[in-house]
Amino acid sequence: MNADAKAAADAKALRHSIREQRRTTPASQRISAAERLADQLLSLPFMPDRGHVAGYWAIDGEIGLHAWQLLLPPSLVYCLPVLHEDRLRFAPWRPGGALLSNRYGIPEPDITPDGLLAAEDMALVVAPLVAFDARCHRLGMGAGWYDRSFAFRRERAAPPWLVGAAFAAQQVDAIAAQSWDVRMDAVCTEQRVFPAPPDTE
Ligand SMILES: Nc1nc2c(c(=O)[nH]1)N(C=O)[C@@H](CNc1ccc(C(=O)N[C@@H](CCC(=O)O)C(=O)O)cc1)CN2
Ligand SMILES: Nc1ncnc2c1ncn2[C@@H]1O[C@H](COP(=O)(O)OP(=O)(O)OP(=O)(O)O)[C@@H](O)[C@H]1O
Repeated sequence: MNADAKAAADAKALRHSIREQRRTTPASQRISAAERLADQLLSLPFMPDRGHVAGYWAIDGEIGLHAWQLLLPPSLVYCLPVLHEDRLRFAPWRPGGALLSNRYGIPEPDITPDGLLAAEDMALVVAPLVAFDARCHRLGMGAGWYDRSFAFRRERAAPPWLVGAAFAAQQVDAIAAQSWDVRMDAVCTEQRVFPAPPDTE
């Protein structure tokens, strides 16, 4: 097996075991973790005070963002990702707003394509992840949606600020960065914030 094939096989095995573990987190723990995560997210030094912020609709045992959404000031518009061609776009969503199920069975706002916002229009994006390391590398579900949609952040400074959200138990020692990986500016768990180290590291 060559090095790339080995890295892909390792990532697949890691995704499988962490997703399984994540799904077994008891409800009581999930509820308090989501509340503590909200406080960590609101404490970020670069938390914007106006504009659009993106979250996600938690699936597959992901840590919830509902507590954070409820605590956002009215000057921030909460958005959800919408799959559009090969990229993510975003649409404002409030509880009660119309939803449709996408190809993965994830609810997304029911909105016509011309109403969708581009990744570049977001002030801050909270990205779901399967595993992360202390240097803010992110391993996602493996379809590359966030990497493709935010590839422009490899050459350009924030905004949008990119923040991974996870249970502390999803931390691993190191994730071998792929050439296309987009590093997060921070990762927040229910326990703490991991700020990204300077670019040179
Ligand atoms: N809550 C949430 N929303 C999200 C993501 C995410 O990771 N979490 N995504 C992050 O990129 C995008 C969707 N990406 C996804 C990629 C794969 C699978 C998935 O469950 N795949 C199945 C098998 C494939 C299939 O059903 O077609 C699997 O792995 O079991 C789900 C979402 C956009 N929205
Ligand atoms: N900037 C890009 N341009 C083209 N293809 C890309 C880009 N970024 C990622 N990809 C493709 O997406 C595939 C999946 O990438 P990766 O395994 O890093 O996904 P992920 O970050 O785990 O998933 P997700 O972002 O969906 O949660 C890669 O094999 C690669 O082919």
